[in-house]
Amino acid sequence: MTVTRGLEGVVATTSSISSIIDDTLTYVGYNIDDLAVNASFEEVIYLLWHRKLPTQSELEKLNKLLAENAELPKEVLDHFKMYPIDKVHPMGALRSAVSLLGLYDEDADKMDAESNYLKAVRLQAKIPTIVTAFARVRKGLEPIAPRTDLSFAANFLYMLTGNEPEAIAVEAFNKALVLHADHELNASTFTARVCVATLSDVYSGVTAAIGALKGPLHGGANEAVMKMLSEIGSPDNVESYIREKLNNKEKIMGFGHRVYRQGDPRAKHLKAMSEKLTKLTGEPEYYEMSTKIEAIVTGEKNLPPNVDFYSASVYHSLGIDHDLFTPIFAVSRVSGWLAHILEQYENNRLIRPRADYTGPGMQTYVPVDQRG
Ligand SMILES: CC(=O)SCCNC(=O)CCNC(=O)[C@H](O)C(C)(C)COP(=O)(O)OP(=O)(O)OC[C@H]1O[C@@H](n2cnc3c(N)ncnc32)[C@H](O)[C@@H]1OP(=O)(O)O
Ligand SMILES: O=C([O-])CC(=O)C(=O)O
Repeated sequence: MTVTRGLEGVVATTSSISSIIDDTLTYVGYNIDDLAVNASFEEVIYLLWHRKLPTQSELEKLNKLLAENAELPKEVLDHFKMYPIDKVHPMGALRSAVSLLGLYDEDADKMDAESNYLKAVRLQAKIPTIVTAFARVRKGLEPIAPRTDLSFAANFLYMLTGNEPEAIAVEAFNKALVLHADHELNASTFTARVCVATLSDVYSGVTAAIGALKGPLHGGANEAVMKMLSEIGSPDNVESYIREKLNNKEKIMGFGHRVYRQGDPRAKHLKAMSEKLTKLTGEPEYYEMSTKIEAIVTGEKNLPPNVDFYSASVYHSLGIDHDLFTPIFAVSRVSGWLAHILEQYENNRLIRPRADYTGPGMQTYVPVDQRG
């Protein structure tokens, strides 16, 4: 057996949702650079789920469905008050809440295409409400009900703070959502597909995917980048901090990628936003630290920043709690997970690779009282 560690380079499925070819990322054939500048996140959701951009009326219909489905069952909100809320990571809370949500959806185990589409709408609509409600409840604040007259990006920021966000914050947040929406067969999307390929339900697939996104080698890296920036504290400390980490063969969070070789095309958009927002908030040092880190890591290791690197200082500038960065990734990426889950159901086959066994040879069972 030939083992491909980490399945590097293994092509495990066909997909018509997104592609990474020669370091260019497209959603259904649209270059991410084009979408980042021009598209609303709602249009991207439609694009990923329908493989075409919506007409005005199709978009309005989706917006209405999302708005109508954004409220949470009372049981899910009450649940937040039941666990040790100050000790729980919001990704753990999100994972549990999504699983719980499935218990209150009568269609959870229906497998026809229409029921699965409607479950996708419900999850896409409710996940921002879960993340923002949890963020407030843990501070002793009341959750804020979603509004039907705001865009997806604006509504998220509104539910988080209770204030209507400024246009620049909405623009930045929308762009971040667009940039994070899908990414071919990344670890969390693969997890979702493996899960539903057993013909398990949509809630199980998304719960599994949240678990995979949480890790610092994947979505959890954005929070880890912020932790690093906070530890460094000032541009003057970057050089010694990063060189020490590299000398100790530690990884620098937010750098490297399994697929991209020349660089992650999403990073430049986040970098530009980081520069603009950190200036506006009067904390340009976060951008300065970031660019200094980039210069050293790129120079020493030839590793360019990935999507998680500059998103950290962007979210920080938007005033978002650092441990909400990865849940925000999920708010966007759930659109891609759902597109892949629906695609998997359309042409399903169980995903079941092999392992090259490296344990002991054949052994004979010895009863417990005779074992030395
Ligand atoms: C949305 C996302 O998921 S984007 C990725 C987010 N994750 C991170 O930013 C975490 C930091 N980066 C990493 O850990 C890796 O680059 C990954 C997980 C993204 C990709 O991993 P892989 O393709 O498996 O590469 P692997 O971890 O084997 O690294 C290959 C070599 O580059 C080095 N390397 C890779 N990333 C980094 C890094 N961030 N800092 C320092 N060295 C690194 C490794 O130490 C290894 O060196 P070696 O061959 O001398 O042992
Ligand atoms: O594709 C990957 O391996 C990780 C990534 O960048 C993403 O999920 O956005």
